[in-house]
Amino acid sequence: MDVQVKKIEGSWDAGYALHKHTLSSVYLGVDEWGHDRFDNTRSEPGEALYKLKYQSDWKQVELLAAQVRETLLPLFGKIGLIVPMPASIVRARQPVYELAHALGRLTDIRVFDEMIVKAPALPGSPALKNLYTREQKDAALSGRISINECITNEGCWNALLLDDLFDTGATMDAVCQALRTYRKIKNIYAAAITWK
Ligand SMILES: O=P(O)(O)OC[C@H]1O[C@H](OP(=O)(O)OP(=O)(O)O)[C@H](O)[C@@H]1O
Repeated sequence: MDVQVKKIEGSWDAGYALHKHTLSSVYLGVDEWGHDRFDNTRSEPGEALYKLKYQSDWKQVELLAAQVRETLLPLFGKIGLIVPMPASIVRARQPVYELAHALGRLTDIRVFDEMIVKAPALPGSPALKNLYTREQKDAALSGRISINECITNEGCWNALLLDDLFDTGATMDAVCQALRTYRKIKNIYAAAITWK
């Protein structure tokens, strides 16, 4: 898979994404249902993620997890546990959780998919996907992320936060800041498949 790694900025100790999601987007006009149409050219990780997230192509999970292991993991210190970012949209299978578990299997690192608790948005408030600025997203996430202190053995570990698409960084930053309060977490690293 062709990758073009970029550092992602935030309150973590180190963070990287594999590639830009969409390389070009040409407006084609309005279709017969009144929807805007675009001709999008995606990077290879972007296309794989698109197929996974919007076409339920679950074969992409293993490919993307293997790429994260090969390309991004060597950029971090030793990882003790993997923490997938919570989704906003309810789905029977969550792509980011599946990616985290595939990466966990490849690396023999434990995945904690119940460590981050994201409280539902207040009724009537806009969905995160309909917000665009960092300020709007920070406000929408404020007070909603909490930590389920579910590590049962003693010790202190480096955590890898894993997300699919990195946009403003609000989601991973809110999670990172909440995780900093957990005494069993040492360094925090951030990995995303693509950046917007
Ligand atoms: O960097 P940010 O600006 O925080 O945006 C990135 C987040 O937005 C998307 O999730 P979203 O909450 O929209 O829902 P989904 O994962 O269920 O699609 C995406 O999957 C990331 O988690």
